[in-house]
Formats: sequence, structure tokens, C-alpha cells
Amino acid sequence: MAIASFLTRLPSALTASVRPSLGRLLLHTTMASSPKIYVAVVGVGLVGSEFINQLLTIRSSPFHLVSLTSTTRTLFNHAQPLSASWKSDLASSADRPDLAKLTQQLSALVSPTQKVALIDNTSSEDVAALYPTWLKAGISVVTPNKKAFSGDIALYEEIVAASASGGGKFLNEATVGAGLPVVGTLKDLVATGDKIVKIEGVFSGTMSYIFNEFSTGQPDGPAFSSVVKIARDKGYTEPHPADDLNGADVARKLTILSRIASSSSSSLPRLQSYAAVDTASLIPPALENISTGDEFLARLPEHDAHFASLRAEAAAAGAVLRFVGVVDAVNGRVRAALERYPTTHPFSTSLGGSDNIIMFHTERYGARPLIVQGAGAGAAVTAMGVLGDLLRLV
Ligand SMILES: NC(=O)C1=CN([C@@H]2O[C@H](COP(=O)(O)OP(=O)(O)OC[C@H]3O[C@@H](n4cnc5c(N)ncnc54)[C@H](OP(=O)(O)O)[C@@H]3O)[C@@H](O)[C@H]2O)C=CC1
Ligand SMILES: N[C@@H](CC=O)C(=O)O
Ligand code: NA
Repeated sequence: MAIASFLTRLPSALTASVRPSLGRLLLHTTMASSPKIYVAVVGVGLVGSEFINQLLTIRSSPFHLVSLTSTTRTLFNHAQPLSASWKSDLASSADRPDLAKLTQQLSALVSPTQKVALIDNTSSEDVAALYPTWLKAGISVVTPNKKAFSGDIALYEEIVAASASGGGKFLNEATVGAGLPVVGTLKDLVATGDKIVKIEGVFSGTMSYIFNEFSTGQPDGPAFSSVVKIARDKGYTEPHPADDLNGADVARKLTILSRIASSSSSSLPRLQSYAAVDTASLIPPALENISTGDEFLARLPEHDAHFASLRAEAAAAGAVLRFVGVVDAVNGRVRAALERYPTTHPFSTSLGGSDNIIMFHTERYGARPLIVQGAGAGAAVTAMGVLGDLLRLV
């Protein structure tokens, strides 16, 4: 605290050079003297595993990893926090997942001197539905799972109310743009009184990767299905790739941003759920309702010719294909669609890999939007976004 207040009083020219090292000292000092924060992780897939590994590398950490839950097993031990052997510890646990019991166990740890954070690294609706219960019990929720914040408005409002009434905090930076500072940037813009005019960009790491590779301005190139398969192998896609290709993942991200932006714009619609976003799906009708990602990928090659013709038409017009999302706060529209952009446009020239690019057009930023760009999917950057949120609880 003393260092924090000292930092704010330093002249800005001086702080520019000393702030980084003092900042590190402050963080180290704060963490070393911080009360315990018990951490429970639900979901130990790509992001969950990477999150745990990153968490365990923090030195002088106030975090005590006390519980892990997968779809088949769980373990809880607040007396002896988990360490690098967490994977085999979980694999050898005989306990079956029981989120009601976990809620009781974690609630008992909440006290004025001890915090508890539940990290939801699943994409489960069932887990998301428990956020209000956890928040009311004083358990903070940190998550990259978009379901609660983009689903039924009633659940979203319950979460906001539970947190506002003195319960736990909810932190969801990684739900949009993975580790990129998108949710926090928008909250800061709104909280400081800026007016959002429009938010537009490439919001899907999967869609970005697919179209950066598939549509380069040339009339031909790799088969669409082969690029989708590589995107899944790289860990960019949702567990079922159709949840990316149908535009739902982008619609969910737009819903999350639109709900935050709506407090500064009376024109934005009160979205009942992400399904209310005007979304143009890329799923061929014959592949709708396929339940597994593997079967979906096996049948996607049947539709390569369709996507190849869209690519050739765009190239003939001097354009590339990009799947974009827009929150238009002036006209009150939220939409996601595959669109053509000239090969000279930043959506064509400056994107690579799984990059997201998000442009915030606001009253203060005027004609030159605030732009956030970088990898928007992948376990490492997503876990970093989740861990960054957890650090904010310290
Ligand atoms: N990957 C990325 O680049 C990004 C991911 N995200 C979000 O992060 C979250 C995790 O994604 P990712 O790690 O890639 O996905 P994974 O499928 O690799 O991991 C999800 C894990 O959650 C587990 N799970 C599902 N339901 C439950 C449950 N009820 N209880 C316990 N565990 C459960 C699954 O277990 P099982 O394997 O047994 O089904 C799986 O291991 C998702 O919400 C995703 O949208 C956000 C930004 C980027
Ligand atoms: N599947 C998503 C992962 C992050 O939310 C994406 O491709 O962006
Ligand atoms: Na983010």
C-alpha cells in the first residue's frame, strides 16, 4: 500500500523509468503479504492444464491449489495444496465429480482473511449455471467459459446482482480475445464515461486462422476442410468445431461486449441471449446437428468446392474473406458474418495465425479507433488471461 501510494506521487517522467521495477517489487511484496487464496479448478483440458502449470510457476504465491475436477474425477485437499504432480494425483483419485459437495467444501473456506476462487475452465452450461450460487457464497469465479455471460439474460443478471451484493467477484477477461485485454479495456472505456460508437473486428481465433490460411487474395489454395482440421489440432477450436463455424462463438463474444457496452448506449438491444445476434452460419445445411466434432470433420470435405468458389469470387474482386463481428451502438445492431475485404485492408494485411483484431470506435478516440490485436486463441494465451484475472483478486 505504501509503495502504491509512493508510486502515484512520483513525477511521470521519473515513474516511466522506475515504475516497472517498483511495480514488480509491489506485486512481489503484495503477493508475499497477501491473505491465502484457495483455488479450485473445474475442467482440466487444454486451457485448464496450462492454467494449472502457469499457476504453479508463480513464486511467493498466495494461491493454494486445493481442488481439481474433471468430468470423471475430483479431489479436494485444503490441508496439503496440490503441486507439480497434480495430474497423477487427480488420475489416482477415487472420488467422482460432485459440484454440490465442492460448493460446500469451498464455502467453508471463505472468511474475512481467506479468499476462495473457482476457476471454470470448461465450456459447460451446467457449471456456468452454478456461478450465482458460488458468488453468493463469497466464492469468486474466474473463467474463459462464455456460456454464462452470453446465454440467457436472466442468468447474466443474476451473476451481476450476486457479485454486486457483496458476494464473490467474477472475472471473465479470457472470454473475448483469450489473453488480449478486450473485456477490461471495454469496461474501462465505459466506466470512465466514454461513449462506445462501434466495436468491430475478427473475434474468432479459429475463423481468423482458417481464413488467413484459406483466403489470401489468390483464386486457389488449400482445401477448406484441411485448414479447419489444422485449426482444431492447434487447439484453437471449441471442443466441437461447428461451434466456431456456425458463428456462435463470435455471437457469444459480441453478446458479452454488447451487454457491457449497453450501459453507455441506449440504442443497443437488450440481447436475450447470443441467439439474438444476427449471425450468418458457415455450416452447410447437410452438416447441421452432427453431434461429434470427429464426424463433422470427416464429412466437411464434401463441401470444399463450395468454399473454394467463395474464395475464387473474392479473389476476382481483389478481396479476401474474413469472418467479422460488429457491435453497432449507433444503429443498435449486433451482427456476425463472412465478408469480403480488399487485400489492402488491415483485416487482410495485418492478421496472421489465430490473431484477433478488435477496433473500439468511441467518442474520445474519434476517427482513430483504439485497436487491440494479437493471438486470440490457444491454450498458453488463454490460460494467461485467466491467470491475469486471478492475480487481480490479490
Ligand atoms: N482453447 C482456446 O483457445 C480458448 C478457449 N476458451 C474457452 O476455454 C474453455 C476451455 O477450453 P479448452 O480447454 O480449449 O477445451 P477442452 O475441451 O480442452 O477442455 C474443457 C474441459 O472441460 C472438461 N469438462 C466439461 N464439462 C465438465 C464438468 N461438468 N466438470 C468438469 N470438467 C468438465 C472437459 O472434460 P472432458 O475432456 O472429459 O470432456 C475438458 O477436459 C472453453 O470454455 C473455451 O470456450 C476461451 C478462449 C480461447
Ligand atoms: N474457439 C475460440 C476460442 C476462444 O474463445 C476461437 O477460435 O476464438
Ligand atoms: Na481477453
